[in-house]
Amino acid sequence: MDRLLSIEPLSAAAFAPFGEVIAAGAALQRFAINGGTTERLHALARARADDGDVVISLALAQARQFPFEISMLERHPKGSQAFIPLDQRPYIIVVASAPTHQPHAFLATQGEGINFRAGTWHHPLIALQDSSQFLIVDRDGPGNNCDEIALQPSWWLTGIDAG
Ligand SMILES: NC(=O)N[C@@H](O)C(=O)O
Ligand code: NI
Repeated sequence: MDRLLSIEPLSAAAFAPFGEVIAAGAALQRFAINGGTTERLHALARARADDGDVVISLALAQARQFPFEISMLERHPKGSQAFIPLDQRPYIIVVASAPTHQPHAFLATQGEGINFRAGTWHHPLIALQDSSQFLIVDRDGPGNNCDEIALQPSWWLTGIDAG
């Protein structure tokens, strides 16, 4: 099987061209609040919703089967989209700087969330275990906010131990 994507560990630095990692280790600003009883890890990511609202939803994702074919990408031009796991289950993130460029695949295993910057080409959620729960923070509003493109030929993900 050619056109196999290697899967690298998710890191804020590697993901920076595509958006932000939502995890304590990625915090750039952290300060005490509430009389010192709480530490705020501030602005881990910025949610954007042009001409609409930022909404918070739940995703109950089923495991993808592997080898997994990356045959399309999508982007949301009018807003960002964040996925924040509500459990510690692993998932894979696939992004690309352009549909004609080889995508990057990242594996999140520590409960890290990600925020796709508006317009970032990505594959829809790739969960590795059934009933993985995520918060989704993205835009709800008028007009099209999801451009899809087919990848011909496809790329592939394999060799994942779904845990
Ligand atoms: N449509 C939706 O809520 N999710 C997709 O955009 C996705 O990236 O998984
Ligand atoms: Ni999306």
